[in-house]
Amino acid sequence: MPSGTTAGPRPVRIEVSGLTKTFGTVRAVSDLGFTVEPGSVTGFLGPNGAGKTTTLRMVLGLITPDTGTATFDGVPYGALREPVRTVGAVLETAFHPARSGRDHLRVYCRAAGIPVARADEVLERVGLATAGRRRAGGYSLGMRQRLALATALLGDPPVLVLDEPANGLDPEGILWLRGFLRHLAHDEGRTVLVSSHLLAEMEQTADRVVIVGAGRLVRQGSIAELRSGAQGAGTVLVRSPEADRLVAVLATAGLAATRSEDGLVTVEGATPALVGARAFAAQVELHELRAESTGLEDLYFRLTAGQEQFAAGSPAGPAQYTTQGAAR
Ligand SMILES: Nc1ncnc2c1ncn2[C@@H]1O[C@H](COP(=O)(O)OP(=O)(O)OP(=O)(O)O)[C@@H](O)[C@H]1O
Repeated sequence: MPSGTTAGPRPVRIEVSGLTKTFGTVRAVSDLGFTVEPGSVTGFLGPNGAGKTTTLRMVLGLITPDTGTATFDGVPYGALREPVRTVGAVLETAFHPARSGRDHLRVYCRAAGIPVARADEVLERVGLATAGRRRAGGYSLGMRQRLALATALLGDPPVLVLDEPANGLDPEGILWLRGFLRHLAHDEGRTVLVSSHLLAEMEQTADRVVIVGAGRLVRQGSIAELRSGAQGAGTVLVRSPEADRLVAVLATAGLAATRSEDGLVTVEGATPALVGARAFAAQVELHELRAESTGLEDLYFRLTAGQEQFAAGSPAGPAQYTTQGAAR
């Protein structure tokens, strides 16, 4: 858009440090710190009530934190020279029902000093070129989400902050959103921070995730890093030209292993390190050794459930999924 450059928006990094916010007796966000890099989609993940919306509102200068900072290349939202051209946000989708999507966008353009022709460009980008002329009051939830996204894109901002944008989208819409967010980050170099309570969705969309539970940082890193951290004892898959001997060797070590038709050996209740060590000790040749990567969802629930317990003021007990609404 109008900045006069053709190389896409300048890269902007988000840095959150020591954010804390308490509402009455509820500590919604607690000493939270993380970074969001340009050119990638960062998933902000946590169960309901984990503090995601509160954090995003602080990042966007809509709530004042008790302590801590959130900055865009070192500048807090409130001090940005051109906020609309720096950060686009989708927090909640409220539209004037009698106004068309296109008119809604044009009103925004006028308020923000953006040429009104931009409204049609962003409608096109989010797949609302035709529907944009109809009353927003008749839009489905998915269409409202698209219109909200179009609003966020009006200023062609290098940063997008989106709170649960997949809510209300049908499977086709979710697929579209996934591709669109990845395109905005990977091909256009934007910084995309997107919240969700669904790990499965983020696994498919995000390059990195920041996981929060009860307002605290639980984990941050790439999906691959998270997955490797999830690999405690579980199912291990091994290939060996001596599959039968491997099964026997593992059996003597007390490990339940089975061999399939195609020579793949499945070992339960083990880690790759343990299986590798046993095979090495018995001089069994291995061609492949890996953990079956199904533990991520479990890990997510374990991590966030533990944090919920912490928030409720009780000592860490058995993993149990509770909502923070129960915290007093
Ligand atoms: N204005 C407020 N007044 C009082 N409590 C609040 C307020 N805003 C949020 N909270 C509380 O802070 C905690 C975090 O809420 P928040 O909405 O940030 O979580 P969330 O992760 O976005 O959850 P969800 O996915 O359900 O939107 C919750 O316990 C919530 O009840």
